[in-house]
Amino acid sequence: MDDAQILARLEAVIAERRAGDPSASYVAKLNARGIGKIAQKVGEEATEVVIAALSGDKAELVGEAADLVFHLLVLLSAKGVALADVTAELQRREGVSGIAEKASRSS
Ligand SMILES: N=c1c2ncn([C@@H]3O[C@H](COP(=O)(O)OP(=O)(O)OP(=O)(O)O)[C@@H](O)[C@H]3O)c2ncn1[C@@H]1O[C@H](COP(=O)(O)O)[C@@H](O)[C@H]1O
Repeated sequence: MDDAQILARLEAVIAERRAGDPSASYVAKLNARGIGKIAQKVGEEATEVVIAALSGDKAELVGEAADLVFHLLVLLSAKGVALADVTAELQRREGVSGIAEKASRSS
């Protein structure tokens, strides 16, 4: 399974669990606590990534990055934003920076 498939599968599991039983599912528990709590978790996990990048080893950074990506997917799902919307925006920027690169090479 490649990276895109793993993220797509996680996105689907998060969507399926969102309205589930908060006592049986962490995703359902977070959603039951509301968007403020989910956003707070994303902020905390982002801070932990920064700390791991500055003072941790690679394994710590990998773990914190996984926590951040997971919580970001929970946030996007709660706001009705698909991962495909994010990758489409990244692809659009790739096109924009490709044009900028060509322009700088020809000048
Ligand atoms: N990738 C993850 C994942 N990463 C981290 N976590 C959970 O995130 C929580 C983070 O711990 P914290 O101490 O920061 O948070 P907390 O203990 O809830 O405390 P609060 O800050 O919320 O008060 C832990 O309970 C981890 O288990 C995850 N929980 C679930 N997933 C994926 O989501 C899927 C669905 O999970 P459920 O909703 O639990 O079925 C799973 O199959 C996994 O693939």
